Order: sequence, then C-alpha cells, then structure tokens
Amino acid sequence: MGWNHNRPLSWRWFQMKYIISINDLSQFDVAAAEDPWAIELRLDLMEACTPADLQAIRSGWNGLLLLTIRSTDEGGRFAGDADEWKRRIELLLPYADMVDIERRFSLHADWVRSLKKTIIASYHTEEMPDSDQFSLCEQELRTYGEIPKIVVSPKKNEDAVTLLGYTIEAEKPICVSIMGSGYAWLRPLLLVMGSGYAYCHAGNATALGQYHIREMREIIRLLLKSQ
Ligand SMILES: O=C1C[C@@](O)(C(=O)O)C[C@@H](O)[C@@H]1O
Repeated sequence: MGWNHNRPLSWRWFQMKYIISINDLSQFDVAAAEDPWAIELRLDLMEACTPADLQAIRSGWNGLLLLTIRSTDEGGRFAGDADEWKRRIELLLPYADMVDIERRFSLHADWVRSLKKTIIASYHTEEMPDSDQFSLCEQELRTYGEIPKIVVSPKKNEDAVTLLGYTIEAEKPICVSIMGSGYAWLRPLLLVMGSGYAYCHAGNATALGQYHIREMREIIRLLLKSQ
C-alpha cells in the first residue's frame, strides 16, 4: 500500500514525527525541552547508562524513549554479538517505549515484543540500493519490526530522486533516511514524501547531516506553508 497521494501535504505535516538523538544523558533535558515525539538514547555512544538514570528520566518525561545500540558495521560503536547486545539492553528495557534492532540482533525481537516494546527494525548502508534490494530489505525488516528504518547513501542526484520514489511507493509506516552530509537536504524531502520519522539533534548531532529539530520543523513549515 503506497502513500495516499490524495491527502493534502498539510495532512502529512501532522504525521511527521521528530526523534531527537542524544549521545550523552547530560543532553536529555535540552532535548526534552524541544518537545520531540521521541528521544533516542544512543547507548553505543554513551559511557554509561544505568536503570537508575532511566528511572530519573522517566519521572520527568512524558514523551517516548527509544533505545539504540548501533553496531560498528552500521555506523555505530558497538562491536558485540547479539547476546552481548541483549545483555547491554535488558536492564534498561523496562524504561523504554521503543527499541531499534538491526537485523544482526533480530533473534531477540520476539523477546523485546513480549515486553510490549515497539521495534524500529533498522538497516544502514553506505551503498545506494536498487529497487529490488530496497523492497527486499523493507520486507525483511517488517518480518520483525513495526517500523522499518532504511538509511542509505545516495551517490548522485538521480539516487536522490530514486530514493524519494521508493519512499512514496513504500508501505507505511516507514522511516527512510540518508547517511552522510552530502545529501542532508534530502532529509526533509523524505519526510514530505512519506517517511514518517526524522532523526534530529538538539545541539549535539549523533550523525553527519542531522538538522537541529528547530531547523527541521522550520524547513517543513516553509515547504508546506502553501498547502
Ligand atoms: O539510524 C539513525 C539515524 C541517524 O544515523 C541519522 O543519520 O540521523 C542517527 C542515529 O542515531 C539513528 O539511530
């Protein structure tokens, strides 16, 4: 089922969900003050994060909490296996609403779902997939997660147009984004074309090409203001 092309773009504006990604718990209050849909804790980038830390965060935050452990193969700093991944996250899971799970850790998806957590099934590549590869990846991610997230690396302008087309045609919900700073301008356009989620920062980017949440909101407001 593709995006409902009959809906006005302004309707899409209300569907867009901004996630602020942080790599240090000291950034949490600044992120929460921007009132994002969710805050992502990049556990692979943090020195320490304890259940007590998350209990304190939960007491003052009504938004959604997303836990992410990004592998080194997909752009992060976690080099452990799936069982180490589970050990790293299990004591923190009670405080989370959502968990990002890469395919290599997906053998634990049923356990995460049994704890009533929403799964963002993610894949990050430094390549630009063709249509079949994108569709196959989307289908595989949907076998274990409610929200597939596909982050790719456009190499030329034609790839940017192609990626927008994949996003329009993909089943929803989906998160489609890009790696690197070369095509950062695609991030808001992917939102407009049907990606339901955008990762932003609130002062400390966790990835190249991220916009501050206020920038992203303003770009989207200007892009859609005539709708
Ligand atoms: O996968 C993503 C997207 C991201 O890499 C970005 O480019 O904004 C930031 C990560 O923290 C997040 O888990």
